[in-house]
Amino acid sequence: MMAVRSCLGVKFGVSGLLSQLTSSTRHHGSRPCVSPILTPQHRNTSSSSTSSKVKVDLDQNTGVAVMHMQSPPVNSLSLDFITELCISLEKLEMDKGCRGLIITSSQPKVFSAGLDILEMYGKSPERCGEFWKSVQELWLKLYSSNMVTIAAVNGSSPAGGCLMALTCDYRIMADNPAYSIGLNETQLGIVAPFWFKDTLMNTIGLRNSEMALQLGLLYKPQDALKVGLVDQVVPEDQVLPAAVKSVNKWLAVPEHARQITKSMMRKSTIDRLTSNREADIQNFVSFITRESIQKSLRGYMELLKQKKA
Ligand SMILES: CCCCCCCCCC/C=C\CC(=O)SCCNC(=O)CCNC(=O)[C@H](O)C(C)(C)COP(=O)(O)OP(=O)(O)OC[C@H]1O[C@@H](n2cnc3c(N)ncnc32)[C@H](O)[C@@H]1OP(=O)(O)O
Repeated sequence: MMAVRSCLGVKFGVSGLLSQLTSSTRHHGSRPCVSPILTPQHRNTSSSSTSSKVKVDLDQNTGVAVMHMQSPPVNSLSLDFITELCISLEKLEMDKGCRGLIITSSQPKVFSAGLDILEMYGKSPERCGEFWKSVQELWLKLYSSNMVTIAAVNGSSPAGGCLMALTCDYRIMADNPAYSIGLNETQLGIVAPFWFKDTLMNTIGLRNSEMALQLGLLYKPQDALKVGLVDQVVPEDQVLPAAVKSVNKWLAVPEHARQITKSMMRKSTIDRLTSNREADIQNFVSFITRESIQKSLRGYMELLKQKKA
């Protein structure tokens, strides 16, 4: 409980000639490249799709989609929200005209509050299993995406929210010391599973991950930058423009080479989960339904409410 309490208070604190030559013949997997030369019929072509919790704006000229998470109040990842995110991601992945994705939040001050605690509290083992399967699915879709993925972190991003950002190729965070990011699970009395740990380690290395995970650190943007948890920190109103600039830089690299390299870098981490999915679900269910863990989660939710009062 003390740990839980402290958690709420804690605020730890290739491009060149080759790519230019290949840019007009690039393919995204089996997708044809979107020509950088604008013809009259290509100009200002964009499409927008909105489900209740996810709004996607795709600019067909650039092949870049911006996914706005809009699940009030804090984009906590419920089963419904995760399902909508997965459906949107699948559509974009299949869309030959989409090569880059920026993920951001429409909610003020929060990128995502992580997994919805209410999905883990007082639920049947079956429901917990279904929920966890959806969390795995979202991670797999994001971490193995062929698209260039940029997290435009325009607010706090604890636990599952941080994991979402970590699955992206590049993270840009708003320079606001009121915001924090990190895998703070231990502070809630829960344990980040191996694939959360692997994703973090792949980003910030073993030593930093040991400290971040055991202490359940939440980093302020400038500290997150120092440790490599985010790649860039920019003024709040520059997060989206900076993400657009970055995505274009990444998209200038020959597509096949970039995709194969990404896949090579991430394959073993992905394989580790795909070959252990069922066991991982069972581990989660038996862990989260323990009386002691339920008690910790209840205490944490109460503290979240008290913080407001
Ligand atoms: C042996 C090994 C086996 C493996 C076992 C696996 C174990 C499980 C692993 C689980 C992995 C990941 C866990 C998570 O992601 S848990 C979620 C962690 N998230 C947090 O700690 C964030 C908590 N929230 C906050 O710190 C703040 O809300 C905020 C995000 C900084 C925003 O602050 P705010 O002041 O703007 O808003 P606030 O008033 O606090 O909240 C508004 C309402 O939203 C509710 N709420 C906040 N976060 C959550 C959440 N994650 N889930 C559900 N609900 C949330 C909050 O209670 C307020 O509600 P209300 O308006 O009072 O009703």
